[in-house]
Amino acid sequence: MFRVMPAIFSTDVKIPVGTLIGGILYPFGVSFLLPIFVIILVKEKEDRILVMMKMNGLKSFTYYLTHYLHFYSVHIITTLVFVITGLIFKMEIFTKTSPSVYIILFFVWGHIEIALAFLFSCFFSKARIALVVTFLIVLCGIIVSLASGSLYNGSNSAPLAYFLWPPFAFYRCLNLINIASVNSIIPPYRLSDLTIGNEVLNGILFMIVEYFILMILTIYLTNVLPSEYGIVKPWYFIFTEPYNMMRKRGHNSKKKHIKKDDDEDIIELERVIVEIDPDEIKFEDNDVKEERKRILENNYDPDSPLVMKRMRKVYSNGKLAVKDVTFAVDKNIIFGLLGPNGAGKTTLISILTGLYPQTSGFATIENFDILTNMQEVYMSIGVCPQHDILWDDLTVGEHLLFYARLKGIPAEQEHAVTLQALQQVRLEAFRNRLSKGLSGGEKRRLSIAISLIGNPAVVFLDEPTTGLDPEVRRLIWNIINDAKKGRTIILTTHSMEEAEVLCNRIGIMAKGTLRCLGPQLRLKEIYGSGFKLSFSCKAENVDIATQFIESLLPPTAKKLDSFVTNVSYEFKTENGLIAKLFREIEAHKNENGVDDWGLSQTTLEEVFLRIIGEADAEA
Ligand SMILES: Nc1ncnc2c1ncn2[C@@H]1O[C@H](COP(=O)(O)OP(=O)(O)OP(=O)(O)O)[C@@H](O)[C@H]1O
Repeated sequence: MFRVMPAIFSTDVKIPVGTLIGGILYPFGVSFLLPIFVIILVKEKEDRILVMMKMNGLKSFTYYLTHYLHFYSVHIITTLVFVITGLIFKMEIFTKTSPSVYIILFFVWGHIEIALAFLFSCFFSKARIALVVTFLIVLCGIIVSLASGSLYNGSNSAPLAYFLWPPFAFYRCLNLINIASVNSIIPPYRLSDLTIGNEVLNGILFMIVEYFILMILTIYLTNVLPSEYGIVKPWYFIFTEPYNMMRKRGHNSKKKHIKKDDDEDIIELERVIVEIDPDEIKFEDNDVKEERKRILENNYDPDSPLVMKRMRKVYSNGKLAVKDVTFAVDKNIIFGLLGPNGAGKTTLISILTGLYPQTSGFATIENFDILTNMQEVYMSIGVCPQHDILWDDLTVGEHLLFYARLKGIPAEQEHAVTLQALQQVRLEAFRNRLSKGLSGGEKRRLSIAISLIGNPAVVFLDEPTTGLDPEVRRLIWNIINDAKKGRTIILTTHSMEEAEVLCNRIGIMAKGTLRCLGPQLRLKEIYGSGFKLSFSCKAENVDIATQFIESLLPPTAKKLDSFVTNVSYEFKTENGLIAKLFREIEAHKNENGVDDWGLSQTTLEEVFLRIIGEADAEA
């Protein structure tokens, strides 16, 4: 009798270790870079490094391309580590699946991850929030994909809508090739399996299409989403920009045949024309009005590095921050832009350095229009911001080299230019020191060196010595004074002493209006009360001393203070009066009981306080 050999059934319990690891660990392992990429991008926005680089000529395209290459290199390295570890530990997904399949998958995922990071970075301005939110998005994505994975197993394909979110498509593909590699029924994936209708191929194709959509969306959102700095375009710019470019091209071909003055008229006609509101400019003094007339009638030196015509800024919240400001600044000059907090100085400088667009008006730097030739403008300006924007882990020399390259300095001149900048700010000995190891004053000097690199025609220094000790301030004053040769420096400061020492010409703003403009002496002449004479005497001599001094002063002299033994007067000088005062007081002070006396001129601080006081009274 023959009997059929009984089949032997195995009773071993098979734990799908590979599937479990593949389903849970792989998505985590390949997604952790996404939050890291996002915080790198957002941190550069938050620390204003991005805006600083842009103000030094960095093009958005170059910035994003550099990050793209950087992120993709990191992705390749981590993927290699991931795959090699998988091979060492004999994980089926890597040992059984054809390498070409997971190479294609990881290749596409790297691009998707970067596109997602660029997109997410548009929505955040704080790195911490960006980290938490992106991490939560990744985590939720993995949990949802794990939960839904059990629905779509075996012969159940995921619906195509499931692939609309790129990470789902990626996790699904990863899961499918992982299941095939550990499953004895389905053969491991080969490249030839990726045919029309195959779910992994569907996932890959979806990701490729989504990649382009994400990139286009990112480009659109970086242009229209409001950020703290930078020019924001209207949501419809994709429709108007091609039209404007075509119009401009038409204009340019016409412009070749028109002389310069006509050319300027065309440029101005393209601006929003706003009637001068007499209310806005009624607090300008005569010198400012004269300057307005001079500039609007084009009676200025055509080589003036900085010209502003009717610059006006209304913020989106309706705040009128700059009112029709019009002036030009010449070469070899330090121009002090002064004013109390909220006067509109930062707004004006931010417009000139391309951070905000003006609402109306026209400005040129080195004859480049700040609205249409911003790239050339960036090459002609240097900016030292109020707070140092430096990389902790770059040395002083590396900072300067980096900005020299941004400014387009030819490679063979880079080192000479860097050395020159170091010498200008007396930082030669610190060339190889990391910026985090510098003192406050040394950091300021490095920021000033950055603003001077590439020999820009116009340098903006925003409160360069705030918070520094008197010795370092004086050193920086010398540096600034030396740096003005051959260029224009626009200095904002709250220190009247600094303005008095450094500025050849001063403009004082208050409540968005340029109230006065001119060399220091002129401002002191108009707004100063002239001279101040003080004397001190013994209490019993006050009457005789006062009588004596008053007999020498003009009748218009005003008594300011009279504290027991100290008396002071304010008066306008007349021809020969100062010499007479010195002569007479020195000759007769003893017999008239004057112990001590002094004469001083009006300070810039007094001029400033008077203008600000008037602005407050008028408000
Ligand atoms: N982004 C903004 N949105 C709305 N209003 C703004 C914005 N930035 C500034 N302002 C307002 O515009 C006015 C001018 O501000 P701005 O910062 O230009 O003054 P400032 O003279 O530079 O002052 P500070 O010396 O304090 O830097 C202020 O009333 C300010 O509140």
